[in-house]
Order: sequence, then structure tokens, then C-alpha cells
Amino acid sequence: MTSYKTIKDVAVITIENPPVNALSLAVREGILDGLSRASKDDTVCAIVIIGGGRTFPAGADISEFANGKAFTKPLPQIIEKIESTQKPIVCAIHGTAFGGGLEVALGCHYRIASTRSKVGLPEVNLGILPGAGGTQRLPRLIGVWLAAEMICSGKPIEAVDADAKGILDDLVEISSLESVQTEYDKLLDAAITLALRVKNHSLEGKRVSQLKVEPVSDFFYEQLALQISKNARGMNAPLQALKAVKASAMFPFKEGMQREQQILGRLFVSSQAKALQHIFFAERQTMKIPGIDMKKGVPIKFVGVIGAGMMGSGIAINFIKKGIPVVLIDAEQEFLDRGVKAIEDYFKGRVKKGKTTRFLADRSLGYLRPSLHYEDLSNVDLVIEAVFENLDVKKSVLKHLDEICKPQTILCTNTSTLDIDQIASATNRPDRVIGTHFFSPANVMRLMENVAGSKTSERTIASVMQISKTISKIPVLVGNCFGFIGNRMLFPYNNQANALLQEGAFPHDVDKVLYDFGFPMGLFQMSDLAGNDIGLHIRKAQGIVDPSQRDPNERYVSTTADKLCEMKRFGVKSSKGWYSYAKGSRKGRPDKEVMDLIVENSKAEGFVRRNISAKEIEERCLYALINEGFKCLEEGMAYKPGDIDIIWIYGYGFPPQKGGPMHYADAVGLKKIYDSILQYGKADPKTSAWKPSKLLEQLASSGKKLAKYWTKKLKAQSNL
Ligand SMILES: CC(C)(COP(=O)(O)OP(=O)(O)OC[C@H]1O[C@@H](n2cnc3c(N)ncnc32)[C@H](O)[C@@H]1OP(=O)(O)O)[C@@H](O)C(=O)NCCC(=O)NCCSC(=O)/C=C/CCCCCCCCCCCCC(=O)O
Repeated sequence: MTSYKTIKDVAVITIENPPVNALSLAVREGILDGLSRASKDDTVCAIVIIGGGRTFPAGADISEFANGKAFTKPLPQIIEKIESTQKPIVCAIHGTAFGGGLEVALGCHYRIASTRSKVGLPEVNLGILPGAGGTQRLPRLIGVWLAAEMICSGKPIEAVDADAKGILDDLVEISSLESVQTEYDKLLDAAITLALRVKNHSLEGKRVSQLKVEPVSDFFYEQLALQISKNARGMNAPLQALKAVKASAMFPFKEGMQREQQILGRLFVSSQAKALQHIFFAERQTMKIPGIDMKKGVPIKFVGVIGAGMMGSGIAINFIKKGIPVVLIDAEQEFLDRGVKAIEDYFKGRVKKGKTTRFLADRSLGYLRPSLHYEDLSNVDLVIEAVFENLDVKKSVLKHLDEICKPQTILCTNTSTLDIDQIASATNRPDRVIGTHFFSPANVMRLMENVAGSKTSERTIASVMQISKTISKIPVLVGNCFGFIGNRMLFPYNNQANALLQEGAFPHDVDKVLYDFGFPMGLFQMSDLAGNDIGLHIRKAQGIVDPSQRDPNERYVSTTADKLCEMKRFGVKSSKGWYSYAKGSRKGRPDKEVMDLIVENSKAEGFVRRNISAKEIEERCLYALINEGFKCLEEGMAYKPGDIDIIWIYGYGFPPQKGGPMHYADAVGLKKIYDSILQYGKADPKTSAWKPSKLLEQLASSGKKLAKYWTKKLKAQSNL
């Protein structure tokens, strides 16, 4: 896990634990071993610590947090050992020196970095803090102000910025065109040169733990705490990290370290840390699907997008930003021009905000080719239609594409609910048809539900999953069912929210509970933002708006929602919906007209309104959602519980510190959820959302946890 060599009397300890050189126990042991050899060898005058391959360590090994290995030869001790070594130690950074990686660097006496590298302390995103001395050393090196900002936000910074802040001693200029090997060679060379230059220098002032911290006023901590409470609402770790940083300014290093370790210990076992670490791995597991070999994907070098509306232009941006040429098609010149302008405006905005340069923006725009002619798609590798959400329209577009595109072209349909098999049936290549459900705005939202039809081939799936990654999305493969996973689960969740209105709640009651749970906004606010006509359109397609077409055995909860649309209360875009809005504002106020309508409808539908507790609102919305998630798993529509969690966190704002609906279900207890579902179902037998999932029933009765059960099941499958 580490290697040791000497170059010009400098010992070089190279950390070799691909892919990210995480500081596992074996690595920690390797570093100790290297230090000991170098200290004992009289010919060695200085030491360099460097990461092999593409990076300096990207942190502690997160998998060791759950299995307890992190506590053997713990990282804080290793760093103490590094810092107290009598020979100068130069740390050479390339790639991403994150978390424990940066903490190791702070323990070294000198730090140099490639200009391409990044450094950061992202631990708060995992529900913990930089607990290997990061909260005590960084303020000593760059001051409380800058350190607190970095530690509490968890955001990485570029090496150039780190140098300006005083984290680094020197930069090694590496251009974007140079290979990782050249970067490594140049960096090592520079590190050895520096080590030889300082070999006889005193280490006085070079041990960061011995530096003094300039205290800052309480006002600073108060302001930062306020900012954190707003930006990271509901998250414990950032505020706790701030406490640890404050300790650095109040106590000598040793005592500060004790405070840091105490806080770390509490965070380590917290439910938030477990949830956030679950998400870290779940996000990376979405590409691992039993039976799909991702290597079978074909490269996608040329893309077509049909429809220059908001969705189509957003989709096109993702590709041109990555240098993948796009032919953007629309039937009308006016719509095409509007789409192109939206794309240009997007890049202009980025330049203005300093997020990109004019040169790079122009380069991206150079990859866009607007066209009115489908024939221009004859040579694309993949085409995504983003036309009106209507089965017949989408089928006719795919039929046309099938005739024009080369036989290998993958045809993607961007639908949020429609049946992929039916759309694919319009073509002669159903194996090359797949759903790509982008979330709006498509250039911002990272989630993508990729929907496999019954005939979609492994190669098509692998190609689309790969290209989704290339355009920086988080792709989740899902099965072909109404609403796929995200929207399918949204229906029972939304159904309960509306049912609660019938029984006695108002939109702001439901929204407050969901906001307090941790969602960025409640369901009614979300509906107003998206447009209430979308829901109506879906209900119409389901044939349930007309009372004569409804199933008499299923409770209908959307009378008020339907009437709002009749009243042209479409939401924010019409300045009124479930709430009313001041012109140009997204902040809704409860509206008497809507509240009267809700009361009137309750009466007309035979409900005697009652006070409904926050607990009931929360349970009914969330348990209905969770129950549907279990049904998605038992039907094979979702491949892993973690996939559902990722969809709900990235697509619908489920609070990450609760780990997603399926992780949350395990945390609450499946038996409790199952029993509540039975109870709510008894009181409301006409709501199919309360029919418990078989899988949930099975796990609740056997006392098992979903996560463990599923991991075992996948393991058994892969051993078959
Ligand atoms: C940006 C990345 C680094 C790379 O991104 P990318 O190229 O896209 O690659 P990924 O797909 O993300 O990752 C590739 C694979 O690597 C796995 N991975 C990544 N990072 C880690 C990691 N840190 N640990 C384990 N595994 C990791 C990932 O899962 C992928 O695996 P696979 O291919 O899917 O199988 C990006 O990866 C990234 O951002 N990584 C995470 C960065 C991060 O969050 N770092 C911080 C980690 S936490 C940390 O460092 C904490 C340090 C302080 C705590 C110290 C603990 C001490 C405990 C004991 C204290 C006891 C005291 C006792 C007192 C006394 O005695 O003294």
C-alpha cells in the first residue's frame, strides 16, 4: 500500500492504494514504516510523501468507519508522528488531497502542489469533521476565518487558491494538456529539489501544531453559525465543526485536539453520519447493476436532440459543455432560435458569474449545430427526443428517427411517465431504445433515470449509463413502469398530501411538516413551482378527472387540485396556485380563496374536518412513499434500495442527512412502518397506497433490515 525508495538521499514514501489512495490501515502502517526507515537511515536527509497514480490521498478510507478499522493506528496518531519527525518532510500534492489527505499534508513541514490539484476538507458532507487534527491545524496555518469557511462548507478549492490562502509553500505549474505521469514526475522532481534545499533548515515554525491562532470575535462565530443554519439546514456536522474550530482559538493544541476528538466521537455514531456515508457509497453504486457489464458500452461521440424547448436545450447544454457535438432539431425556426438563445444566455450567464471563461463558453457553443432537418441526424451515435409528453407524438418521432438514423444509433426518449416498450414498438430497433428521464432544469439537475424497456440491450444500457456519467450526471437504471421510480413514488406521497386536505389540513400545514422534516419545500409549494397543470395533465391521461371514468373503489383526492386549474391557479407562473404570490416572487402566502375551496370540497365529499397532528401528516406522506419504494423493489423496477435513495435525494430534495426514503425506513424500523400502514389502511380502505408491500411485510415480520437483506440477496445472485 506504500512503497519506499531513496532518490539523492531523500526518502520517498509513495502511497499506493488505487483508485484514490484512501488512507486505509495498510496505508497508515506503510507510512509509519516509511518514517521509521527514513529516520533510522543516516544517509537520508529529508523525506517526501507523495501519492502514486492519479492523486494524493482523497481522505481516510470511509469504509473503515463502519467496520471500526479506523480506530486501529488511527490517523491522528500517524499525523502526529509525521509532524514530530526530526527530518524535514515535504508533501507533494496532485489530484485531490481531501479530508485525511489534506490533514496528512498539514502534518508535513512543507507542502507543494500541482496547479491542477484541489484540496479540501469535505468531512461535513459525511456527517463528521476533519478529525485528524484538521480543525486544529488549519486555523493555525491560515487563520480561523478562512479555515472555518473551508471546514464548515466542506467545499474543495483549487491549488492556486490554496496557495493564496497560505496552505501551500509552492506550486508546480502543470498544463491541462500534460499527462498524469508527467504531472507526477514534475511534482516529484520539485519535491526532491525542495527537500534538498531545506534539508538542514530548522523545523522551528514548520510544525503547524506549534503555531499560534489569532482569536476572532464571537460575532464572527455567530454570523457563520447563522449562515450554516441557512445553507446546511438540518445538518449537525457543520455547526459541530465550527465548535471544534473555535476550540483551536481558545485552547492550546493538545486540548484543542481533545475537543476535536470528543466532537468527532459523537458525530461518528450519529444517524446523520450513517445516512450521509450511505449516500456516498450508494451514489457510486448506481453504475453497478447485476447482469450489466458497463464495459460493453459503445462510445458516444455525436449526439442529436429533438425539441429546442426548455428541456431539449437544457439537455443539449450537458453535451456541448463536455465537447460532444450536438445537432439540435426543432420543427419551427422560431422555436429553434429561442432554444439557441436560451443556450447562449446560459453560457453568457456563466461567464458573467465567473464560472467559465469567454473562450471556453465559445468553444462549447461551437459544438452546437441547430437544424430544422431530421436528415442531419443520419450520423449521430445517440439521439434524445424531448418533445411533448404524449405517447402518439413520441412514437411518431421515434419512427421517423428509426428511418433516418444509422442502424447503430441509440434512440432515447425523454419521458417522465410513458411506456418505453410502446414507444420502442414504433421502431425496428427496440433493443436500441431506452428512456432517459432528465430532471428539470436538465442542465442543472444531476439525476437521470435511465429506463430499460423489455427489449433494451445490455450494450444500449451500458452506453447510456456511461455517457450519462461523462456528462456529469448521476444515472440510475430503473424499470419500465408508470412514473418509473421517482414519479411513481411521488403519486402516493402526493395522494396522501391531498387526502389530508380533504380531512382537515391546509396546504401550509402539510408543507410545514415536510419542510421541518428537511425537504427544501413542501409538496404544494413544489406543485406551484412546477405548475399545477402538469398534475392535471397526468390525471387526465390516467382518465381519472372525469368522475364517470373513475374506479369507484379508489378514493379520489384531487378535486381541489382539479378546480384550482379550472380557476387558472397554475402556480407561481400565474401568481396564484395553492398559494398566492406577489409578482415575481416565489414565496407563497396562504390564500383564503383556496382555504375556502378546500373546506367546501371537504363538506361536499362528506368529510368532517378535524385537527390533524404533525406526526400524522409526516407518517402518512412518508410511509406511503416508502411503501411504494418497497413495491418498486419487489417488482424489480428498482435494482437496489440505494438507487431509490439517490433518486429521491437528487430528484426530489429528500433530506440527505436522513439518507433517502429506504435508508430512513430502516432507521425508523420496518415493523413500525408496516404496522402504521396497516392502521392507516384500516381507516382508509379505498386508498391503494395503503396496501402494504409484500417485501415490507416479510421484512417487518422477520425483524430484518432492508439494507442487509438486499446486500445478501445481491451477493447470492452474483454467486449463482
Ligand atoms: C473526487 C474523488 C476523490 C474522486 O472522484 P471520482 O474520480 O469520480 O471517483 P469516485 O467514483 O468518486 O471514486 C472511485 C472509487 O473510490 C472510492 N472512494 C473514493 N473516496 C474514498 C474514500 N475516502 N474512502 C474509501 N473509498 C473511497 C469510491 O467509493 C469508488 O469506489 P468504487 O469504484 O465505486 O468501488 C471522490 O472519490 C471523492 O470525493 N472522494 C471522497 C473524498 C472525501 O470525502 N474525503 C474525506 C473522507 S473522510 C476523512 O478523510 C476523515 C478524516 C478524519 C477522520 C479520521 C478518523 C479517525 C478515527 C479515529 C479517531 C480515534 C482517536 C483515538 C485517539 C487516539 O488514540 O489518539
